[in-house]
Amino acid sequence: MPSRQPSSFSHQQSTKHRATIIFIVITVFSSILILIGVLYLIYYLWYSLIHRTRTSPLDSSPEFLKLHRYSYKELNSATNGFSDDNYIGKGGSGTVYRGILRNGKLVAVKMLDSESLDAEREFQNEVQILGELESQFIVSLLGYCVDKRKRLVVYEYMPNRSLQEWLFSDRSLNWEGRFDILLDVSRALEFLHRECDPPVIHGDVKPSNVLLDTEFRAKLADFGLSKLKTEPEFGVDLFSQDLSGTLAGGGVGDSPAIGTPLDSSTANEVDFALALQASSSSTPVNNKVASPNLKLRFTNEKGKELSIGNLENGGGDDWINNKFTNYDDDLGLNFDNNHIREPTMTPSDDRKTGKKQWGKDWWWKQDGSGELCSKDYVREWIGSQMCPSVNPDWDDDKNFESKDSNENKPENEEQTSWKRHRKMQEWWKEEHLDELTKKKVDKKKIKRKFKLSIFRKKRKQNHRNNENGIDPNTEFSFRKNSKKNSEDVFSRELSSTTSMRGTLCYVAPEYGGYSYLIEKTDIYSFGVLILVIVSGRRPLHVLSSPMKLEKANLISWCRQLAQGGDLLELVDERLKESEYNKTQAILCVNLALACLQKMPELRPDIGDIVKILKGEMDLPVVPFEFSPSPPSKSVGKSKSKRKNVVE
Ligand SMILES: Nc1ncnc2c1ncn2[C@@H]1O[C@H](COP(=O)(O)OP(=O)(O)OP(=O)(O)O)[C@@H](O)[C@H]1O
Repeated sequence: MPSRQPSSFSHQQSTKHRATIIFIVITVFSSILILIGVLYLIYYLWYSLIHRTRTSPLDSSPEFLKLHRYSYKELNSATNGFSDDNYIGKGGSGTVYRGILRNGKLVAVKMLDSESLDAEREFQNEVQILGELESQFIVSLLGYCVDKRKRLVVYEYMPNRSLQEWLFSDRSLNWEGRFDILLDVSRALEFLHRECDPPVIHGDVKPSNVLLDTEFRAKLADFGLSKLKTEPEFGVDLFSQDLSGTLAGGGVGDSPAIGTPLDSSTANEVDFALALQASSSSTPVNNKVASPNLKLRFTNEKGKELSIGNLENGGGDDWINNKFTNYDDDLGLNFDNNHIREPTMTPSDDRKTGKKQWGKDWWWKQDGSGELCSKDYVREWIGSQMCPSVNPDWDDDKNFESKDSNENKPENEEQTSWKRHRKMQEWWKEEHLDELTKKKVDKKKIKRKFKLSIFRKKRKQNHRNNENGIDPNTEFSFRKNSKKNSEDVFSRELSSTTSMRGTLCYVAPEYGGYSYLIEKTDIYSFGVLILVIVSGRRPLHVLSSPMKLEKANLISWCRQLAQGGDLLELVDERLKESEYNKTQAILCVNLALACLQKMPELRPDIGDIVKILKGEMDLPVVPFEFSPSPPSKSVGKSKSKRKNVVE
C-alpha cells in the first residue's frame, strides 16, 4: 500500500506538467496567430493605402471605364519585353513600341516617361480626350495600362508611321499623296473644332503627329497637349482685347498690315510671343537692322569672333552667347559665315526711324546680304521666354549689383557678362511688363512656369546628346524629358511650363506661354504644316551653301515669295522632278499664307479650309501684306477673290 502513494503522486505531477506545457503551447501559438493577424492587418492597410495612391485618379472616370485596361504583363509580352526590335520611336513624353496582342492585333504601345509629372498629365489628357474621340481621321486609342508608376497607352498601329519620316528622308511622297494628307489633316481638325462638343484644340499639329495608314491616309495623333475648349474661353478674342484701340485705326479693317512696323507705342502692345515665332513679316526692311538689343556674335572659320550690331541697351549678348552658343548646332543649322555681314544700321539709325524692330522684320533683309542666322532666331525666341519680372533665376543678378556699382574697379569678364545680363533684364521689363500687367497674369504662377534652371539643365543635356551624334535636325517641343534617340528627330525640352505647349516654329505667335489655346492656334500650325508638306523641308532649316540663309525660315521665305517671287520655288525639288499639280500647289501655299496671319481672327476657320482644299470654295482674300502689289486698302477690298491669289 505505501508503495502506491508515490506512483499516484508522480502521475498527478506529470499530468499537471503536461497541462502546463499544453497551455504554454496554446498560448504561444495563439499569440503567434494574433501577431500574424495584426501584422497582416497592418500590411493590408499599408498595401491598400499605397495601392490607392498609385492608382490613377482617372481610373474611375467614364473614359477609363470605356477603354480597355491592359495589364503590364500583357503589354510586356505583346512587345516582347519592350525589345529594341519592336522599338518605333521616341517622343517628348515617351517611347513607342510595336506590339502584337494575344488576339493577333497589331498595336503601338507608348510607354510614358514615368518620372515626369508632364507625362502623367499627358497620359490623362490622352486618355480623357483621345479616349472620347472616334473619327476616321484621328488615331484610335485602344486602351491603357496603369501599373504602379508605369503609364502606357495603346493605339491602333499605323504601318507607315509618321509623315515626318516620309518628308524628311530619302523616301518621297508624290503630290497627290501629299495633298490627300493635307485634306485628311484638315478634316481631322474640322472634326475636332466643329464636330466635338466642347471643341478640342489639338495644340501640337506637326508632321510627327500625323500618322499614315497602309494606304497613306493620314490620321492625327498625340493629344497629350490638347485641350478642351472650356466655357470661359468661348468668345475670347485675344487680340481685340489687347490690341483694340492701340493699333492704328483700332479695328481690324483699318489696322495696318500685320507686318508693317509699328511705332514704339504700338510695339509695346504686340504680344511678346511674336518673337517666339520670329516669323518675320513680309514687309521688306530697307535698312539692315540688327536687333537693337542684341549684339550678334559669330566665329569665323579661324575662330575669330565676328561682332555684328550693337546694343542699344548695352548688353546681354555675352549672357545670351554663354547660354545659347550651341543652339545652332541643336537645330542642325550650318552657318556659312560668308553670309553674315555687319548690318549697316546702327541703333541710332533705329532711333531715327522711331521704329522698334525687335521681334519683327529681322529675319529677312531685303538686299539679301545682311541676313541674320538661326542663332539669332533662337536667341530672339529664347529672349522672349526669359521674362525677367517673373523669372526667379534673374534674381541671382542682384548679387552682382554691388559689383556693378563699383565703377572704379576694372570689371572682369564675369562682371561684364552679368552686367549685360542685368541690362537685358531691364530691357525685358521695359518691353513686357505692361503686357503682363494688362493680361492680369498671376505672377506667382508664371514664376513656377518659367523654370530657367530646368531649361539650362536640359540645354546641357541636349548639347551632350548632340555630341553623342544625335541627329541635330530637330524640332523644339515644349515638353518634358525629351530624349529621342539618334535615329529619330527628337524634341527638346525648353521649359517646365505647363502652359507653354507646342513645337517651336509650329506654335502660333499669339500662344507665347500663357494665353488661351484657341482653334486659330491649330490653324496657324496647319499653315506651317502645309508649307512643310509642299516644300518637304523643316520650317527652320539652314543648309550650307547653295541654300541661302534667307530661305532658312520657311515662313519668311514664303512671305517673301508672295510679294513678288514665284511661289512654286517653295515646292519640294523631288516633286519638281516629275509632273505635279501646280494649281493645287499654288492654292496650298496661298492657303498657308492665310493661315499664317498673325492676327488669329484673320485666319480662315477649319470649315472654310476644308472647303477650299476640296475646291468647293474660293480662297479668301490674300492678306494685302502678302500681295505682290504695294499694300493698299483697296486691295483688301477687292471684289474678285481669285485676283488676289498670288501666282
Ligand atoms: N500609332 C502609331 N503607329 C505607328 N507609329 C507610331 C504610332 N504612334 C507613334 N508612332 C511613331 O513613334 C514616334 C514617336 O511618337 P511620339 O508621339 O511619342 O512622339 P513625337 O510625336 O515624335 O514627338 P512629341 O511627343 O515630342 O510630339 C512617331 O514619330 C511615330 O513614328
